[in-house]
Amino acid sequence: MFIGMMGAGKTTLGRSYAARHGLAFIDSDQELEARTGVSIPTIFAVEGEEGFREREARMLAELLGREDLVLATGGGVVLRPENRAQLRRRGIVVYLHVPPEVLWERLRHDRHRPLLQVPQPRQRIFELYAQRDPLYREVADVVVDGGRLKPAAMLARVEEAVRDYRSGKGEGAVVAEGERDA
Ligand SMILES: Nc1ncnc2c1ncn2[C@@H]1O[C@H](COP(=O)(O)OP(=O)(O)O)[C@@H](O)[C@H]1O
Ligand SMILES: O=C(O)C1=C[C@@H](OP(=O)(O)O)[C@@H](O)[C@H](O)C1
Ligand SMILES: [Mg+2]
Repeated sequence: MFIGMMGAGKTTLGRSYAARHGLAFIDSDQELEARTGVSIPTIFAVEGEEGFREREARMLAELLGREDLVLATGGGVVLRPENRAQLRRRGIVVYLHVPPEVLWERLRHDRHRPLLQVPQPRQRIFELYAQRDPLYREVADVVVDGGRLKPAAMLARVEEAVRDYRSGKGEGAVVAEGERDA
């Protein structure tokens, strides 16, 4: 599964990776919106971030039990220790690492991410990155640096990491959930 900051490309690349490898794809946020019938911003507004995190954690536990699945997590999934423990136990975790400046370029016009609807969203991205980068790295089996790579190039870099990981080369790679034992 894919972890990383908002804007790193987890949803975009996760969907492409699953399609290219004939695997099921689930985006954590989209799944939560489908199950609740409301948007992520509405969950934040009604239940607060705590309520959202509770729902996110419960659903993660269920989704991680599924095989042959590529899961795009939400950017804050690593905040809860129990989520980190689950991620470490299940499947191969790829951290899509993108510098905060690049994240800002991608998200500057975003209105769907509640945590960025603040007076200083650029500063918020830098703060969240500083807080979370160590947590992503603690959980990840593979770190893929995206820089300003376009999606296709970043996907190629992820797939190369998968090949290296499966052949035991390199410092790590990503393997989609179901491919882990391939
Ligand atoms: N490699 C990339 N280069 C440029 N824009 C990207 C790239 N990957 C994703 N994006 C764009 O950045 C935004 C966030 O992508 P998304 O896949 O939703 O990230 P995440 O799920 O990690 O928050 C979207 O507008 C998407 O089109
Ligand atoms: O970073 C975060 O705390 C969040 C990231 C979002 O998902 P994306 O990473 O797909 O934007 C979504 O889960 C929610 O807005 C909270
Ligand atoms: Mg996403």
